[in-house]
Amino acid sequence: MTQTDIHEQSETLGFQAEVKQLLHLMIHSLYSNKEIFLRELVSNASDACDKLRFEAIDNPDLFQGDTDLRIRVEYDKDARTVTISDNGIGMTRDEAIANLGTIARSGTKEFFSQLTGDKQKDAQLIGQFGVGFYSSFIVAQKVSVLSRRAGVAETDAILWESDGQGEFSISPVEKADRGTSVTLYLRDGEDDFLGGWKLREILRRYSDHISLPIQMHKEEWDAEKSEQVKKNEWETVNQANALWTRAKSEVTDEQYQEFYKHIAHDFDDPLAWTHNRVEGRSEYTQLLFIPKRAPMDLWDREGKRGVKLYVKRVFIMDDAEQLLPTYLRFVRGVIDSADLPLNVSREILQESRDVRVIREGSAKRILSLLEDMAENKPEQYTEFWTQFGQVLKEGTGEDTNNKERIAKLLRFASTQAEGSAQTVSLADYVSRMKEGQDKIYYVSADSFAAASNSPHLEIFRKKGLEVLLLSDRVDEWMLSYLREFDGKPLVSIAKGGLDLDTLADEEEKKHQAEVAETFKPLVERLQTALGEKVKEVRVTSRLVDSPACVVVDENELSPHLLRMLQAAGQSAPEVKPILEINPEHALVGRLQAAPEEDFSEWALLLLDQAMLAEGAALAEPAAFVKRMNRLLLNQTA
Ligand SMILES: Nc1ncnc2c1ncn2[C@@H]1O[C@H](COP(=O)(O)OP(=O)(O)OP(=O)(O)O)[C@@H](O)[C@H]1O
Repeated sequence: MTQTDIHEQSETLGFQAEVKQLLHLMIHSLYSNKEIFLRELVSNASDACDKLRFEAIDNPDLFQGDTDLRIRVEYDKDARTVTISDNGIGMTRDEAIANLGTIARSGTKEFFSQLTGDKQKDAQLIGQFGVGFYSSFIVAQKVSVLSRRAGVAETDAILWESDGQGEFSISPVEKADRGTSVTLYLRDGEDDFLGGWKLREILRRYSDHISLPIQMHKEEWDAEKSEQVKKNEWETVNQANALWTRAKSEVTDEQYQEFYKHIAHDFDDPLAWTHNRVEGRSEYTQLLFIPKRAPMDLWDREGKRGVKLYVKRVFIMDDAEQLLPTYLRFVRGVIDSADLPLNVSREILQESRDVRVIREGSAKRILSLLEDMAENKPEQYTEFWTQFGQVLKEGTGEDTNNKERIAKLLRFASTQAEGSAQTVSLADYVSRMKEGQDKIYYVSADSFAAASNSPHLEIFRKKGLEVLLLSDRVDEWMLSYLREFDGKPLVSIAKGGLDLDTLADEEEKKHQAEVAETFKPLVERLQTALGEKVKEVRVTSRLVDSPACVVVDENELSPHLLRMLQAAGQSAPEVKPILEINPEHALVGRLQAAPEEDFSEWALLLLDQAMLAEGAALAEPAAFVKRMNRLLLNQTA
């Protein structure tokens, strides 16, 4: 058998296991939304035309004389089919096998692991993941795709066919013109889609924003036959101009929403959007959206970014990451520049001054949108914060020019708010500061529970001072950039000597000095007993209910950050804790009274306890348990 013979054979191949699962789910979960198949297929056709237009910038021969890109939708009542065709880029055999037989997308694993079996929840998830081509099988019992890649011979076209059950066939065929035709053989009961009126209505609803003409056969009423009759003439059924080039007043909310779904491959409406034409030194249009829900790969800083770049309405590239700072990677949308060259590459983008101007301008627009939302639609802002707050925090380090604006947008959990919800802004905090308070206090820990139960909080609770409770992974990193707000330093309550002096009255100060003096001998004994294990032992006034706690010096890394560094396999400097004891606590009294032979045991127990409360893992947990049991037995004996 020669090479050509092999190539010319029809072949049957199995879908990737994930595709089978997705198809099954889609048919069952999205049935109530079945007409979206048309939006998805038109969206793919439009993308295919964009790709051709882009490739043709370098290789105009690809057009082969046919530069009028368009999408056509036809139906055939007798054959019970609906066909969506485009004269875009088309697919080779290998491309069809890869694109229509597998799912190769970031977030696939997360998607499958999150499925629950609950129809409604899964439908949401599928929508978020992207339904695409496979949605055809919601209404079709068989789908055939006839495609010829731009630039290849008529005889090198392919026919892909499947009933969506697990396999597809692919055969070599001839096709006179370039592009792709997708034909849906409708399932029984789906005859609704076999009408010009119905299809036009769906196209206008979902696909009006598509910038290419979507054409259908003209139809006229035939009184004799008493039905609509198709004419041999095409007419355009959408507005067919790029939505972002229209004036804001001419675009309805629904149109913005459908446009968003098309470019973001999202199922849900966006949370908010901003649409502007910028003129002056740089000329560009931006239409940027904030999604409702975080995509599956939000945490992948290298993952896809959502902004599409156009130059004078010609599609240039997806995920143009230079157009937005990384901390705004959740934003989706379109930027259309009037200044960049059509043959712009990713490398050029990196150095272009125009791109820098666009990036700065876009970041400012998004921040304004968020500021407006925070001020006027607090509930919507909470929704935003829950999904994307952690990413926005990265901006404090990444975008120094806008650091203050970002700081105002931050929200935290706090001792003065309910539960773990992050609702308190730094401005709220400052407005509630006590007289004489000149710092913003926070505690950071591995989890909200650890932060809110930190022994360091005791004196703050007693004095009614608010403390922000930080437990997101990004917080420590953020804090290394965000050192103050509104002229007030952000101070960890677990670091350094507690300087609540400005808030203590004379009486309290005097009392503290006396206590320190009284406990000096005990402190010295403890220091000797603990030796190298601690940097220092001292008496504190920060504790109310706990006998002891550990702190680190002002300029040292916090224990929480150290643990994160160690977990990430990074070398971290050794930081010895400072043990602080609560002179008022009964256990400290017990310590003082302990027989000499037990003293160092008590001292170690106190230190280990304080480490545990702080969230640390003990170096010798078994020794701790043994020690505690022995002392407990001594007490009860
Ligand atoms: N009309 C078409 N012309 C050329 N290629 C197409 C066409 N339709 C689909 N494809 C190819 O098949 C791929 C898969 O399409 P599919 O709709 O499943 O996913 P998608 O468009 O990439 O993303 P989503 O699922 O979010 O819509 C596309 O990325 C594209 O490469």
